[in-house]
Amino acid sequence: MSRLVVVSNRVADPETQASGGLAVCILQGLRQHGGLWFGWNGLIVEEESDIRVACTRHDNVTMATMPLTERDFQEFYLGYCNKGLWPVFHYRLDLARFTQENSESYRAVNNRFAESIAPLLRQSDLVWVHDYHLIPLAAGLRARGAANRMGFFLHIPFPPPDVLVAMPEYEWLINSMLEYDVLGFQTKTDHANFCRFVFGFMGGEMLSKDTLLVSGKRLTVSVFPVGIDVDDFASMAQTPEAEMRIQKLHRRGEARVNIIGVDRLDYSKGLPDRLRAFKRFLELFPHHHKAVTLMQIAPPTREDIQAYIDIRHELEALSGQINGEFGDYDWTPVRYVRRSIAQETLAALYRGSHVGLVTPLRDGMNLVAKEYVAAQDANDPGVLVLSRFAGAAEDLEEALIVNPYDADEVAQAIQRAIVMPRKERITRHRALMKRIRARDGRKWMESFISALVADRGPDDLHPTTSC
Ligand SMILES: O=P(O)(O)OC[C@H]1O[C@H](O[C@H]2O[C@H](CO)[C@@H](O)[C@H](O)[C@H]2O)[C@H](O)[C@@H](O)[C@@H]1O
Ligand SMILES: O=c1ccn([C@@H]2O[C@H](COP(=O)(O)OP(=O)(O)O)[C@@H](O)[C@H]2O)c(=O)[nH]1
Repeated sequence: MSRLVVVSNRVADPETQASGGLAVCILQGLRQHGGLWFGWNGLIVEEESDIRVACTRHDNVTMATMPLTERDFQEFYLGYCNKGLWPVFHYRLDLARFTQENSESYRAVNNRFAESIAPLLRQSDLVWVHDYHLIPLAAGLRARGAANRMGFFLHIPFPPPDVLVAMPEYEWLINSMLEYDVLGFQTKTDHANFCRFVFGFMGGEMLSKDTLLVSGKRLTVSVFPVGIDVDDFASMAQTPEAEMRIQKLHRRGEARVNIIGVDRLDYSKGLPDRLRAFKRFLELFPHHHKAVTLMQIAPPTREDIQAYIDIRHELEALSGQINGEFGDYDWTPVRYVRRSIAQETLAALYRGSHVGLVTPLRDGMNLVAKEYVAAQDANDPGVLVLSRFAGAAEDLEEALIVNPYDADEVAQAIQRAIVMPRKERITRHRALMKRIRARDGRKWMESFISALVADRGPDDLHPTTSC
């Protein structure tokens, strides 16, 4: 009988709200399966000697969390992970910065995670590690004698080999990935980029569709697209409270058409490009003035990093500029909300919006795109406008797929979405619902666990409640 042990840097608080797709999708999956979730509790302490692991139980999920030190936060989380790996993996070499200190911190924090998790592991535990913060964790656990089956899922894109090799230590990093038994990617593109690297730079070969042989190791490498709990989201959008929020949104009398965007304030989400496209829409289709509003929810994230400070300033200048140029005493074209909104409210806002505008420049998956579809009224659904560079676009073909760098194309897609006949909206929505149901959160978790269990079968999993 195996227990599931999930490890990620960011964990959700099971009692409160989490923004960020990783925490949202793991929490939902772990609630179904039960298990142990190990990660950072979001707190910062002065010294390493102040770090303790704390365990709490929430029904069938045990949370084991610990703080980071101020130095870890600066050098590991902000430094190596978010000034180094994040931009490289999002194809933004221009923003990537690597230093010796950050690299040492990345190794040190991964070692500390391994040191803290190793004593909690039972022999038969399945270990599932998430995301770029913890790539070398399996190596650290193996060095401490853990022989468990271990899997790694990358929530962000995997870049093409030519981009990857611009990064110092890429060989060490990829070799660390080979310590896992299963490697999971969001899309076929990410999977292909990884395979191109191991074939071209390491002489790896595929033994079968999902079995890779490289450096004498055999591992499963496959695509596991992250999904949502569709029914859960759909019902959140239809509660009496949601209905009240929708009425409120429409009753303001400012606009008849609502466009919604929901994104962490991250340069990968393409927010300035989105506003430029909206401005272009207002220029090209002046008869929509006073009738259309873009509501952009943008909770701040990684605020100490210069690239995030810059993108915020750019976004704020643009929204001010558009409102100044086009707005009037009775109309604010851009409603910009720089705070995190609870998912129950988001569900209502999605349902009350005629267009879901999801235009990242590069995104691992983008759960917001799927949530927007799930929240719609099947008899009068809104239209999803989706960047071709979001992982979600690989599947969601019935969205209006756009190039987020092309303001004219996005502007035309907004117009098409607004005037789309109801019949076409219903056909597209029905097809999209089918797709998000076929690849939902449960399927994501079960298919990854099945690959991890390999010959043991997923039924061997049993919920656990001890740390
Ligand atoms: O933990 P933070 O630094 O606050 O950032 C939040 C999370 O952002 C990223 O989320 C990704 O995962 C989603 C679910 O698979 C996916 O849809 C999205 O495209 C990704 O950007 C990051 O990968 C997580 O580690 C962060 O926790
Ligand atoms: O104010 C907000 C903004 C976002 N989210 C949630 O955060 C997740 C964002 O995931 P996505 O995959 O779209 O992007 P990420 O932030 O992980 O890159 C989604 O589940 C949103 O519902 C939220 O709860 N409140």
